[in-house]
Amino acid sequence: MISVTDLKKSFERSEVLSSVTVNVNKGSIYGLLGSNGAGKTTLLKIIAGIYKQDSGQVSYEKENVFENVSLKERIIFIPDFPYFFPQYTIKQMADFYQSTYPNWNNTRFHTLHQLLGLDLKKKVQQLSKGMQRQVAFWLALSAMPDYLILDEPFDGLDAVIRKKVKNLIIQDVADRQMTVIVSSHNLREVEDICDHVGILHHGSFILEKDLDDLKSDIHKIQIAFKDTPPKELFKDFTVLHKEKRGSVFLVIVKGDRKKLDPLIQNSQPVVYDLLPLTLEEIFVYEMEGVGYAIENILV
Ligand SMILES: Nc1ncnc2c1ncn2[C@@H]1O[C@H](COP(=O)(O)OP(=O)(O)OP(=O)(O)O)[C@@H](O)[C@H]1O
Repeated sequence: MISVTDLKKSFERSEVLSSVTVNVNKGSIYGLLGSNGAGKTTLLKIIAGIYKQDSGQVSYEKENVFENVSLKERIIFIPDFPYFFPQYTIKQMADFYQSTYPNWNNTRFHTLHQLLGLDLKKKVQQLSKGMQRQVAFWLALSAMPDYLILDEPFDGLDAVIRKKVKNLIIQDVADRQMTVIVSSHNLREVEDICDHVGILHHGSFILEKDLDDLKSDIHKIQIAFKDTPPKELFKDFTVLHKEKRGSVFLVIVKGDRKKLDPLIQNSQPVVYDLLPLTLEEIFVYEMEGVGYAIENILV
């Protein structure tokens, strides 16, 4: 487990992270969401042991990460702009990774070579942005890390490669309990692979939940009545959003579906639909519910 406790970080006296606490379970894929400038990259760099926090703790199974070389051999961080040594070919970069990461797996490296089809003799910095990102994943996944930390990882990858990379990550999580933290502005991407999500805003979490819990706890209802709608039908539920479209009401409520269904049936609606919500909708309504202007938070 990666445990972050009461983490604080300021740059030039401006506080970027204020009391961040979060746990990421072993073998889990955690989606870190948030506004521009919320502090996601800073948090990821502290978790990866690149920046040092001003106060608070980051521990991997109770080991501190900062300046911990043996632990860092099991962690790979892919930044939003992956870095490669100038003039190095893919092969030279691979040799460097092999000498740095003791779990390096040559068979995996060659299998991924077949899959991606990039020329080992090419200088990495002369490749396109998307190809450089492919190389970053190729090297990272061949290093067989126990912890993979990704900052906006899928930007610039085409749909086919993106799917391949996601499958490889999911496979490593399933096969050898790799732990992944991924920051992204793309909720659909996060919804595909993450089992837990958190939204960071102005340096602290405003929401942190298991994705399944989040989905089973929130309902989108379309409902219409022959006569006047019953008063206070949803009084035992948290109503996050309510609007009227002609004679049909659209209501987003939080609460237990088993209690919700009979309640609505008893009110004898002429129209009643319970619709699934996407992660994007859930966040929009959750944020609306706590008074945040979601359009400014999720980009
Ligand atoms: N090295 C640094 N020196 C000074 N300020 C910094 C540094 N790194 C980040 N910041 C500031 O910290 C704040 C958070 O930046 P950070 O990159 O962590 O946000 P982010 O959530 O990743 O944003 P985005 O979604 O735009 O990438 C910003 O105000 C940024 O200007």
